[in-house]
Amino acid sequence: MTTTTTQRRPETTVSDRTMEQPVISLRGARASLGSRPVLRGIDLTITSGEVVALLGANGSGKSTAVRSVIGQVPLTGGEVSLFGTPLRRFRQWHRVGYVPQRTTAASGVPATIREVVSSGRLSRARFGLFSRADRAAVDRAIDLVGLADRAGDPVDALSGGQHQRVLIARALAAEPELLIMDEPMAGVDLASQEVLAETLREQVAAGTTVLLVLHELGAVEPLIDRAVVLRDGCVVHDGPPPEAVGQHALPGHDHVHPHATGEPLRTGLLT
Ligand SMILES: Nc1ncnc2c1ncn2[C@@H]1O[C@H](COP(=O)(O)OP(=O)(O)OP(=O)(O)O)[C@@H](O)[C@H]1O
Repeated sequence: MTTTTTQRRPETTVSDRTMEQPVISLRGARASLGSRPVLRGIDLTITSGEVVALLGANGSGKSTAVRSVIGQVPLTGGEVSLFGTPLRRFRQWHRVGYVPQRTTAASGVPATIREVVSSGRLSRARFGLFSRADRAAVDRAIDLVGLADRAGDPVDALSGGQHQRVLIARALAAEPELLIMDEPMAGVDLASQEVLAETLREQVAAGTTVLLVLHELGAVEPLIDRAVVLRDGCVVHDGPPPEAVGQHALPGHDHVHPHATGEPLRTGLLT
């Protein structure tokens, strides 16, 4: 795997995309968790090839928004469409890769890295049988996240950052056109962060549409076309990413890393 300096993609592609069909469309999306309204009328359109960061303070509804996009949280109002198809009729899940927030690749069932990543390819495999191309795609995904030499290792022997790499490889195994990742860098060691950033660069270069829930832009900042900031379940900013800011850089920010211990680590995120 090579590490390259990231360049922003040519501006021309942004205007080209405006003519394209939305990959994700949320219209007046409302959702509640328990009795609590969490999404309070979200409008969001993401077109092909865009790389969008979804930012906001803890509890602003970021995870709920992406989970509503993939149908894990039902809407109580409004609409969501994927690739132009209303979610209730959408069946082409091989086009979507999803990396959930802070989970583990170990499921309690003994499994190797290759087995977990292969599960992400099932949506492409005909009748559940893997062709040579399917196996090659699985190997490519494992290689992309720098775990080729560990492919036969059990996932429960991995560090947190390596787990995250496996989950990303699982999402990439189906060669999705849309990649949705919920805080992929959270709790990940620096070496894995760099691998993940490089993996993302390669996906973006290949034209994959990306929606990333992030605490802060960090290493992936150069890849981001657009930032959408949520507050209390509403979109309060949709446009250029905020300027790179450091820890404690902005007054009034209120995002706290959930994995922080003791004194909360506050990040320089727009609030
Ligand atoms: N199962 C649940 N039942 C009730 N409320 C919930 C549930 N899950 C989350 N919530 C609440 O819904 C709100 C939005 O949560 P969500 O996880 O979408 O926010 P977030 O912006 O992703 O936050 P974070 O940055 O902390 O992950 C929060 O106030 C959270 O406490």
